[in-house]
Amino acid sequence: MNHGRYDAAIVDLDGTMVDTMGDFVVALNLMLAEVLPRDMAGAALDSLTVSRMVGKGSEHLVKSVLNHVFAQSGRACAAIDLVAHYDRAQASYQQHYAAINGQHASLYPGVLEGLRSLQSTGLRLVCLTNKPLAFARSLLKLKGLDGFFCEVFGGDSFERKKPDPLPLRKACEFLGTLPARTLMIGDSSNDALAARAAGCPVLLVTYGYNHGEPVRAVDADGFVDSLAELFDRR
Ligand SMILES: O=C(O)COP(=O)(O)O
Ligand SMILES: [Mg+2]
Repeated sequence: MNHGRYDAAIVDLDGTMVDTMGDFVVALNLMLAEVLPRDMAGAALDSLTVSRMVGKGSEHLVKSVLNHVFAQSGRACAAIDLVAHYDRAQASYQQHYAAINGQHASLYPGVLEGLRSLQSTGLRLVCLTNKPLAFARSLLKLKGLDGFFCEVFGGDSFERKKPDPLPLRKACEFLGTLPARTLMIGDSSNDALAARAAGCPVLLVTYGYNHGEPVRAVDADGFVDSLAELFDRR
């Protein structure tokens, strides 16, 4: 990677810096145990199923989960059930996630080296995630990453989330950088679509959650197996 081409980098959180799949699975299963009707007790999700649903923020995640479990149960009135359960499910999920945030999550190998190398070349760093801002801030702090970022933006920071380009445009505005000189680093088509539409170059990691699809099929400017490779690719 030629750092001279960039003035700043915008870095995604879930699936790029932190493997949060354990947190998602634990919080979602606690939510299901609390809100599902008694005749559906015991319905639980595994990480493969959840990995296909993560990436578009918590509203989308909870809706997808309810859809999935009601469809699996074979109930005829799944759509009505979804509406009836959504508000309570979302509130329960938020409460359980807040209580366990970071406990079942770990940094991917190479993240610290990668962030240090970006920082040492003078790039300013912003974290931009679809995760709710409060969860993102406490997770970054817990994992010792908060010091790398001059600002953090979450899924509730702007009117629209990635893959809409608005959050990236707002991040560039905050940084005072041109999109063409602001590198997006992410793990999914959400990040790449948002970056393309905003005019930012985009690199994707190959180990994250791309809605269960092969990440190398996504239109991006490059792929890395570890953020530590950013330094090797100067
Ligand atoms: O919480 C999500 O939906 C995904 O968050 P991300 O944007 O950090 O990948
Ligand atoms: Mg991600």
